[in-house]
Amino acid sequence: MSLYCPKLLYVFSRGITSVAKATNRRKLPLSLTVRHFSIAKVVYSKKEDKPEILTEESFVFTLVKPHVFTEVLSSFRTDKKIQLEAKSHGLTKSLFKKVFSSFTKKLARQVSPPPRVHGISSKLYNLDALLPLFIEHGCSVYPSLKQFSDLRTISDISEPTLWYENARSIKRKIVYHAGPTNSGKTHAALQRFYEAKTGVYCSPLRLLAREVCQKARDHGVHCDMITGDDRDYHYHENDQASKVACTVEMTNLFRRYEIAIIDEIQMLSDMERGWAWTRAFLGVCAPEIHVCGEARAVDIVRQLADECNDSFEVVTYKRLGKLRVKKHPVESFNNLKPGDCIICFNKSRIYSYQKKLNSLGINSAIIYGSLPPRTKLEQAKKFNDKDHPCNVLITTDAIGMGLNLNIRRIIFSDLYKTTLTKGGRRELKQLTTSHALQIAGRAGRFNSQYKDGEVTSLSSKHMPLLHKLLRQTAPEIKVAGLHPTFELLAEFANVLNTKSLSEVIVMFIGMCEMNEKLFFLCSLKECHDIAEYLEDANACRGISLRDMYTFCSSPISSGNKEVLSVLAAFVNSYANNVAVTEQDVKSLLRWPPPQQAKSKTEIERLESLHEVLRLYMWLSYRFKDIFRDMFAIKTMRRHVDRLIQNSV
Ligand SMILES: Nc1ncnc2c1ncn2[C@@H]1O[C@H](COP(=O)(O)OP(=O)(O)OP(=O)(O)O)[C@@H](O)[C@H]1O
Ligand SMILES: [Mg+2]
Repeated sequence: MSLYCPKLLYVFSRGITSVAKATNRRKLPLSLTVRHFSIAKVVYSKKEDKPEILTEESFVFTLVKPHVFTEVLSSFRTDKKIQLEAKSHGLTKSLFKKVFSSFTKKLARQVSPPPRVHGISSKLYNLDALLPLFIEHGCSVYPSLKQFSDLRTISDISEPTLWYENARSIKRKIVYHAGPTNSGKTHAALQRFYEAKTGVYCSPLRLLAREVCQKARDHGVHCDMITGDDRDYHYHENDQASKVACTVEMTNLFRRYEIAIIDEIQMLSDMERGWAWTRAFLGVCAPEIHVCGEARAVDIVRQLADECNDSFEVVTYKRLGKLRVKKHPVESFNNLKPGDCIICFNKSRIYSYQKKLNSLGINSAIIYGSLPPRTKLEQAKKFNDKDHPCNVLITTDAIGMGLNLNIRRIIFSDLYKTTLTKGGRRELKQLTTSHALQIAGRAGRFNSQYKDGEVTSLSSKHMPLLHKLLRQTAPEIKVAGLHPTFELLAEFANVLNTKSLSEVIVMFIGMCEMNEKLFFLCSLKECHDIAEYLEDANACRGISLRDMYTFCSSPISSGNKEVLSVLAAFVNSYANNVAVTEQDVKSLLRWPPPQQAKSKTEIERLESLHEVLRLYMWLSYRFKDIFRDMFAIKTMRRHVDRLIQNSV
């Protein structure tokens, strides 16, 4: 016996009782209990092994006993045709995933508990017929899908070369300096920087920007240094020098230079920061551009140069001095020697190692990412100083790019590091060959105390993997990271008719189309999470999307709730047009801090203070009227910096 009831078409949204009503039966047939009803039209057969299928209507969802809810949906999810069709309605891969998840939850609520999967082929079911319901559900969750075609046009970022008119208006020559670490690539490119009348050096690290600025000044070149939260002008802010060393994110695309250097160009494949290298490369306005980096990025950069109509040449380099991978591990701290550098990826471990070395009478310097730049410099300086008793360095990979330190031997204490996945999650991952080579390359720098370098591990258990990593060739880089420009996001928000930056970001990620042979979208997770936090805290009411975007791009970690709450207070003041003064900051931070930090927790507290003061400085360069006590805050920052230096 079969039963066909058109009224059940949307029964899933109305609940089970309506099934009974619609079938005009008070009691449902014996073999089907209420929970067996799923969505839509119901067809069932008394014979369990022979389901009757009704296909004359466009939407058919077949239920047999026990029915196949999960299986059908799983086929729906993986069906290529369905995915393509959904995409043409704006449900791109990531949106499809999100909508699918809420769609199944909604269905599951109707069929609770979820039925068991029964081995009935999903081919029996008309998946196409489920699609309209799915899309309708998608539109109810993301109403903006209704404006899909407009949004699709805006979120098409397949030709980012066209974003930079200034750069496209000139003929550019690209020189790629390709080679392993310590082969003199940056040195060679810098010679042109010193000679040229005007120039920009784009650095992967603040410390390296400072190192290059200092080197230029030592050559008698007038050079400014610009990072997100720090400026060091040769003359004055309003009278900028002809040369500038900046962090790559700060590259000025509106100024014309005779020469530009973009260092560590292979970083354009970085999940989080890659966009900054791509932007600088596509957008810098200079007829002569030198890029320095690993050989594995030559092809992608050549392709980008072709896209920009730039000429392209490669100069290859060989390592200056030897780098020996040792057979034996160090095993014990008693075997440490001057010039040793221990690599760990964990702050706590850095401190515990330092304590152990202290107890052995070994004076060590430490460097890790969240230490203030001046402290890092100070630590590097004492380690580099031949006459200073400190001759061992304990560090994270914060020293891993381009820096020149007096290291004789790199000792890996670990080969695993927490990294960001493509999905925006943090995972403990094995170092890549390229990463391990970059770090190892810090040993035996040309022109340093140790011409040849050595690499080994602390414990024997890491030796086989270390050898394997350093023997391998790092894979070719195929794609470069991109971020949408703010203008694109603003247009997108306009069509969406929303002021919520987090919503704009989610929708943009979901919809954006790009040339996937050349590009990928960098993670916008930090920006999204900060936006969501500020929106939830209701801190950003009344401020423009552009300002919101600036606040959410500030250099803080969305994981640090303490700093986030300070940012929310800052944004709130900005929204109310109330200046944030030195006094305000002092009371927020319960100033002054204790004179010396005695434990790692106390040092971390000082680091948090430093991060807030750094945030203020960063904002003061962007919203001068509200964050107006730049000089007083700079003094406070220096004070905290000194306290940290005295404590580590
Ligand atoms: N021709 C040279 N004359 C004098 N010093 C040099 C020369 N080439 C390189 N050096 C010095 O050797 C050190 C390493 O060079 P450089 O930093 O240019 O290497 P790199 O290839 O850029 O390394 P990395 O990949 O680690 O950035 C630097 O201190 C640099 O000043
Ligand atoms: Mg270099």
